[in-house]
Amino acid sequence: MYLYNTATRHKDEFKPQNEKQVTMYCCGPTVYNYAHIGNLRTYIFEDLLARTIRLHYPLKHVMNVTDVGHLVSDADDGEDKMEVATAREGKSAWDIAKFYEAKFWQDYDALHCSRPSVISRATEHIKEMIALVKTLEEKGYTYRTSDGIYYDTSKFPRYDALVGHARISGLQGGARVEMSDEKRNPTDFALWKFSPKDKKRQMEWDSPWGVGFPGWHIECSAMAMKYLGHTLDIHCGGIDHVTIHHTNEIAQSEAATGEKYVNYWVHGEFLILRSGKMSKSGGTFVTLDVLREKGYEPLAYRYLCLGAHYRTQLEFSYESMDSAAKSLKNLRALCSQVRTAAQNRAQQTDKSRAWKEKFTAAMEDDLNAPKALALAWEAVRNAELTPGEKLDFLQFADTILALDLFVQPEVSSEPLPEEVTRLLEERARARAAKDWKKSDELRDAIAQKGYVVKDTPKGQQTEKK
Ligand SMILES: Nc1ncnc2c1ncn2[C@@H]1O[C@H](COP(=O)(O)OP(=O)(O)OP(=O)(O)O)[C@@H](O)[C@H]1O
Ligand SMILES: [Zn+2]
Repeated sequence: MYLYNTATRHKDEFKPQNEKQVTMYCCGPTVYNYAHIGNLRTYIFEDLLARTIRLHYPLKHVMNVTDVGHLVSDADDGEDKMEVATAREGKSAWDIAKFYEAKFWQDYDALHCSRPSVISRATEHIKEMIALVKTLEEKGYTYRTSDGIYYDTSKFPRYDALVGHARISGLQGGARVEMSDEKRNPTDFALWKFSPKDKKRQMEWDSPWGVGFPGWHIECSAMAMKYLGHTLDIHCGGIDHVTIHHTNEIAQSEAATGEKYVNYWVHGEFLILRSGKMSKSGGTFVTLDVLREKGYEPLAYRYLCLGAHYRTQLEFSYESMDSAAKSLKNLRALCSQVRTAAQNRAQQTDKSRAWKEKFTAAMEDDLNAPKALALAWEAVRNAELTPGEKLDFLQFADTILALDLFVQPEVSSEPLPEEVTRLLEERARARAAKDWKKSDELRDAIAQKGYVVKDTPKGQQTEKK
C-alpha cells in the first residue's frame, strides 16, 4: 500500500512496524457543536483507510474526543470552545459534551464509518497529560507565563519539519499569530493553562503548576502515546491540523520520548462551500441532519465523498448531492438485478478475484476511492462476468465502499396501476414455467409503464422509476 505522507511530501510505501498490529490515531471531534459535513468528510476518508488496512493487518484505531481545552483560536488565544458553548446554550459544559458526542457517533455510524478500537475522552486523561507536561518540564522544554505553562519551540530544532521552512518564516512575519508579551517565540504554545483568577471554569483540575486545564495539543500526544506507544504507524486528521496542531504534537512528543512520533502523516483536504471554508466556528455549516431534512440519506453523502480523492478539495452543492443520491440509487438497482440474476449465489473465480485485486490496488494507491467506485460501476455493466462473479466482486467492494449496495429499495406504498398488476401476474406465471425469455419481455413491458421490477426471495417487487 502507498500513502501520501505529509512528512516526506510523497507517496510512500506503507510498512507497519509490526504486522500483527497497525497503529493509527485520528484526531476526533471537538464536541461543542454538531459535526458539520466537512468534519464528517475527514472521518469518511479515515474510515476508508481503516477498512483498507484491515484487508491485510489487524488495526488498532484510536480516536479522541476533545471535550475540553480546544480554544477558539488553534494558536492558544481566546476562550475554550466548550465554555463558549455553555454561554450559548445555558447548559453545563459536561452536558454539552455528552450531548454533542452522542450526536457525533450517530452521524458517524449513519455514514458507515467503522468505530475506532479505542475512544478516548480528553477529560478522562488529565493525569496522563500532566505527566507528559512534567516530563517536558524536567527536560527543560517549558516555561511559565502568567496564564500557563508553555512549550519553548526554539528548544526543538526540528519544529518546522512537518510543514517546511516557508511556514516558520511566515510566522516570524507575525502574519497569523499575535504574540503576547510573555511568549518567547511566536510558535510557542500552551501545555497547561491556568483558570482565570476572576472566573471559575466548569472544567478545571489541580496540577503541580496550579488549577487549570490542558492545552489541546498535549491532549492528543498524551492519549495517542498511552494507547499506541511512542511511535505510531499512522496519524490522520484534516489538512488544517498540519501547521499548528500536528506540528505541536510532534514537538512535544518527540522532545519527551526522544523517539520518532509518527511514521506516516495522512491528511484529508477540506470540504468547501462556494463561499469558502465550511466551519463550525465561522457559523457557516451544513450538518447531516440538514441533509436528512432535505430528503437525502446519509450514505448519499458518503457516495459524494467517495467520488473525490481525499487529497483534493471538494466543493459542496445541492446539485452534486442530487447527482450522488441518484447515482447511488441506480447503482443499487443494478446491484440488486445482479443478485437476482445470480439467484443470490456469489461465484468466486479467477475473474472475480482479478476484479477484487484491481479494486484493492486502487484503494492501496493512496486510497483512490473514485477509481474503486468506477470499478464497481464497470463491473455491474461488464458483459464478460457472470452474475455470480459480479456478485462476488461487488459484495467484496461493498466491504470497503460501505454503501449498502445490496439494500432493497423501499417498496412503494402507492397502489400499482391495474395494467402493471396484470403484467406482474403474467410474469409470475412465466417464471413458474421457467420461460425466462417471456419473463424478460414482461419486465421490459413493466418498465415501459414506469416501474422497475426486481426478483427477491419474497417474490417480485416493484419500484417506481
Ligand atoms: N471543512 C472541513 N472539511 C474537512 N475536514 C474538516 C473541515 N473542517 C474541519 N475538518 C476536520 O474535522 C475534524 C474534526 O475537527 P473538530 O471537531 O476539531 O472541528 P473544528 O476544527 O472545531 O471545526 P471548525 O474548524 O469548523 O470550527 C478534524 O480532523 C478537522 O481537521
Ligand atoms: Zn489531535
